[in-house]
Amino acid sequence: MADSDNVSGVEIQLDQVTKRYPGSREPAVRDVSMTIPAGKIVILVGPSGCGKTTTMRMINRLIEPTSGTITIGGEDALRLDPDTLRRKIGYAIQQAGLFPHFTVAQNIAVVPGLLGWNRSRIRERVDEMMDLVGLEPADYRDRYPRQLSGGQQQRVGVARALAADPPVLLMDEPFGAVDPITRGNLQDELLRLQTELRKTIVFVTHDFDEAVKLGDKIAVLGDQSAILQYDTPEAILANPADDTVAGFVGAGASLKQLTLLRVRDVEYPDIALTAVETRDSPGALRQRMTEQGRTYALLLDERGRPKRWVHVRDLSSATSLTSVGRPVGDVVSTQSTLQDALEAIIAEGGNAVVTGSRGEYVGMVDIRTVTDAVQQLREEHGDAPEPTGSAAS
Ligand SMILES: Nc1ncnc2c1ncn2[C@@H]1O[C@H](COP(=O)(O)OP(=O)(O)OP(=O)(O)O)[C@@H](O)[C@H]1O
Repeated sequence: MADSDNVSGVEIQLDQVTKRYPGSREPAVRDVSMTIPAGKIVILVGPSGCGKTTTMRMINRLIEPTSGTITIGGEDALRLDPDTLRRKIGYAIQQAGLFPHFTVAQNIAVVPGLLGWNRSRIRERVDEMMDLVGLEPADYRDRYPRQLSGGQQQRVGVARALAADPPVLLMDEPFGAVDPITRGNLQDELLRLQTELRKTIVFVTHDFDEAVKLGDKIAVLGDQSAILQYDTPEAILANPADDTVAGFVGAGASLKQLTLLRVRDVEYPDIALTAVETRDSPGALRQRMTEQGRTYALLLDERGRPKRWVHVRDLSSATSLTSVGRPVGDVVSTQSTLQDALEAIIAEGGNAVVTGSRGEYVGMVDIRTVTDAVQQLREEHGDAPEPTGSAAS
């Protein structure tokens, strides 16, 4: 792949991995095999108690597998000294798991310290990590965890996990304990970080929406970590492998799909009849509209940005295009998700204006655009559940 050069993560392979806890009749994890590609975010998602945490902790050997093999970057993890292994794998958990009697800087410095880095290198790295996760070093370096908000503690947890620049990051419900808005922000930041860092990230959650937002791939797990489906979010949403996965995906799968597609991915035809409000005359526009059988025209400013919709009947008495019509409401850009587009389409009563990078009019989307895109995704990802009214072939 052309961009594989920037990947700092390594591939992880689980091969027939089983964990049986002492005293338990049934294994907590049974015979799991999966490949986690280098530089990708893989989400383990599934109901409480299905074995997500056990599966993940076997990768850094906080839990020793009963049988099976795990290779990390081609190395047999079970043959490495566990401490050496864990220093190569960042680990972030719910409620950050910070040492309460260590300052923020000391918490972030733990693994670099164990690796024997010198003081100035550690100090530099701590500041760099704090910048990376959006905490001003001068303000937060010497604080204790209790002097931070939940979201800030989580950021420190992520900074600590990344401090020694490990190729692999394990994250166990790292954003589970914060409010939904902070959680959304932390998710956005993780995605931003990942575009730079390209680590291999294994992320446990029981929130399917979080999985869809963050995952390059999602493993939907059932009892004993049985892999019910392992695929891209798009493919799982479009075509859940069975009823259990479908139940887990939950209602509104089509709506969730809309967050995965952007306006630039679909057709947005340039179908509006347009006029420049300061250049064209009401009479000439009215004539064009009549000739083309149009009821509405879109008025643009001199830089091509959409301003107002005008009805043909408003033009007979108008002296200038600058004073007629109703303002264009919600517009969407080519970067907007189809979910945003759908909201705009509904708010605008049928279709929405699409603008380009400079805010200029480039086309229109309507409800048909949205349904076609969802339909196409379903077709790309195998047998679609047959929608009412469309013929199966
Ligand atoms: N130390 C242990 N000793 C015995 N059984 C355990 C131990 N740790 C976990 N288990 C059991 O193993 C199973 C899997 O637990 P695990 O924590 O991996 O699930 P999980 O999917 O991460 O759950 P949750 O979403 O609730 O955190 C559960 O039935 C649990 O009770």
